[in-house]
Amino acid sequence: MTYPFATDANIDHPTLPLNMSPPKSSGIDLSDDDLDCLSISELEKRALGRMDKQTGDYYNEGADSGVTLLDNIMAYQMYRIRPRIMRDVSSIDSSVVVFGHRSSAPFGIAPAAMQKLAHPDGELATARACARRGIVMGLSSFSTTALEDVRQASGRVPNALQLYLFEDRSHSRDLIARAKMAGYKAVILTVDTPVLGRRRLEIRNQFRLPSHLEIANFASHATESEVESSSTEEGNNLPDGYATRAPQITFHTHGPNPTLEWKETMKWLKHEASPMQVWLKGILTPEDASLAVEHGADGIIVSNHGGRQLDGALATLDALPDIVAVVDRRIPVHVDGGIRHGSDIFKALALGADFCWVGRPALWGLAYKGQVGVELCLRLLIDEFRRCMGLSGVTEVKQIGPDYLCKVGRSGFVSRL
Ligand SMILES: Cc1cc2nc3c(=O)[nH]c(=O)nc-3n(C[C@H](O)[C@H](O)[C@H](O)COP(=O)(O)O)c2cc1C
Ligand SMILES: CCCCC(=O)C(=O)O
Repeated sequence: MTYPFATDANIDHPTLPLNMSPPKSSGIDLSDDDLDCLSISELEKRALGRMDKQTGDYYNEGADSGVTLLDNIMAYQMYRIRPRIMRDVSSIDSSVVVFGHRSSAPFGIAPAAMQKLAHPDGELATARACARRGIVMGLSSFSTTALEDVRQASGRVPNALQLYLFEDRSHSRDLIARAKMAGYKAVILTVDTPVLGRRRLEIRNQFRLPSHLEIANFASHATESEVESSSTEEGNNLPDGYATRAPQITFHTHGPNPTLEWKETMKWLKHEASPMQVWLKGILTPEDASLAVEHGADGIIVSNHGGRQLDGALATLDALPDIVAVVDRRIPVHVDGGIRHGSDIFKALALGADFCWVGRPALWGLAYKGQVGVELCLRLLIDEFRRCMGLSGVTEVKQIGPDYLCKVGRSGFVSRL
């Protein structure tokens, strides 16, 4: 019998459903396993040893006390799977369509800023790994690689550009035009950063981008006044090797934008971005999900920014069911935050998500071994998800629903949804 999990034979054909072909004679192929790293939590440990303190702290921490960061992860532990048996799972198709592309599994890599902090190949390594595994990548506005280069590295697999809509819209207008030219399918506006969350380690470390790196999408795009103000505020006690040069478009200065509002912002963005899709990332309530539909969003991502913005905000998995109910299939609902195992993806889908995004685990893969490390991260998650499907008696993603879950109550009592 062949085994229905990710094999090297199917990764080079990311657009094909992974339905166990071509057959392998000996069942599970262990030759690809990294014996030092058989889970995402092992990947996290390996990665930490390879990042400098500033980077490790920046990647891993949450805002304030990290309550929401932890809640995102723990929310998955409050559900258990109800597996069904004797259903012939010899052929499993874990693929779904996202941005018009058949993704090999129902998750993508979430946009995360400044990936060259983790590895010199940065976003290119992530894009190449995603392309090899047929997985969609979201690119941060604050990437250390230009969006055109990432697009090229992604090959046939589409990308979405995450947007921080700056108060000075000229930068954003340029960026959107470039994304369109380069062939991005969607822009994802992050809406949970009206102000920056307070990340204590980032503050204590006086986070700076090392001088050999740049925020590539804006490298030559600072306005004169921005260059001037950057040169006056700089030159102060920076550690060796840290930048004092212009342009100063940094996530601290330009990321947060308190002026976003529904009507004008959405109208402007939909006009500028067309024909790319416009998604909103950072929705946590059914009220805002309804407004997103009303204002023409093509999709939403239920997210609390990986616990990096409002500490004390509810876990994304807990926010999901009410949002799914109110959206009622009018637009796709995605979710991110706290996904550390393929079975977490299964649980999110069972609660109604159409697709998941994974943040830190890919960064850990990148820090561990560049492209190979990101591929390892993807392979672990894909394999775990497919194994979870097989062990639950499911052969297609669309079969996954609330019948497959039960909830652990406060008393420890387990009940049907
Ligand atoms: C280091 C780091 C940088 C991030 N940068 C961005 C960003 O530039 N834009 C954005 O919308 N979200 C950003 N995020 C949030 C992720 O897109 C995603 O919402 C979050 O990481 C999901 O949680 P997880 O890390 O638990 O999977 C970042 C997250 C991390 C950890
Ligand atoms: C405005 C924040 C930009 C980077 C980011 O999203 C993060 O560090 O979480």
